[in-house]
Amino acid sequence: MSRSGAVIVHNDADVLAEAVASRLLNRLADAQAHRGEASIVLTGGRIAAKVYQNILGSPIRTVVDWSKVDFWWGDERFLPSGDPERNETQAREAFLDHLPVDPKRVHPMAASDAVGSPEEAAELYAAELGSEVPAFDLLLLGIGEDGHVASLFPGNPALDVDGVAVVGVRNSPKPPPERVSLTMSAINSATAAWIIASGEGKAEAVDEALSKGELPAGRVKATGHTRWLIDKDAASQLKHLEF
Ligand SMILES: O=C1O[C@H](COP(=O)(O)O)[C@@H](O)[C@H](O)[C@H]1O
Repeated sequence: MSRSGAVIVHNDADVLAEAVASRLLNRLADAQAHRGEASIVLTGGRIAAKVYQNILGSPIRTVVDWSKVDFWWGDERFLPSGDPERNETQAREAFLDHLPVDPKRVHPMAASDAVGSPEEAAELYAAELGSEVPAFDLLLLGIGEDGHVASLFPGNPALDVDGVAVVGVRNSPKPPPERVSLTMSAINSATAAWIIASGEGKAEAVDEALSKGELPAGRVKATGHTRWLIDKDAASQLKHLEF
């Protein structure tokens, strides 16, 4: 079996979210110790929301200087600003709005009431990232039941777009159909990528991504390390892994 990175299995979703939150805090603190600042790419989804709540509730959240963290998003649902289905809204409500972040360092993807199309939002985001995609200290990804990461879905043309950092996505099989996403090469420019998964519904995709590497999630390969942080249910179909 070939693996795209280390797999760490936690008992359940609650333990997973708490563990990811504390790893994440330490990762950002370490980056700040080296460079004075840190950057993170956020994701959306149910387990990510739990992680964000755990960050806010963590007694060690003060190890990070929140005013010196750049927050980016790996993907966004192309919906109006403030829509509860936007990944930005989820992260703001769960933790960003409650921490002393620097608003200039929070970089949401443009909403559908601000620009005319996902492609336009993608272009604007690429410009904000700059001519070279930053080597993000940490990039978080959820995984869909179909193996998608960010908004790169199996079989969708956006998955194979190269040469740009951000892509407008149409015909997403998961609503809403219009989205904006980092491309796979931009994702893989991160220093560390952590794929987080919880629940039996993700088990098949986790196994397939780790064993064949063909699904979008299996193509994630950060420059430093790629880690799978999952719970027992999500790990339940891993055939060749002993815990
Ligand atoms: O649509 C999306 O789904 C995935 C996974 O979400 P989940 O609720 O099934 O965990 C998420 O990672 C992605 O950012 C989001 O836009």
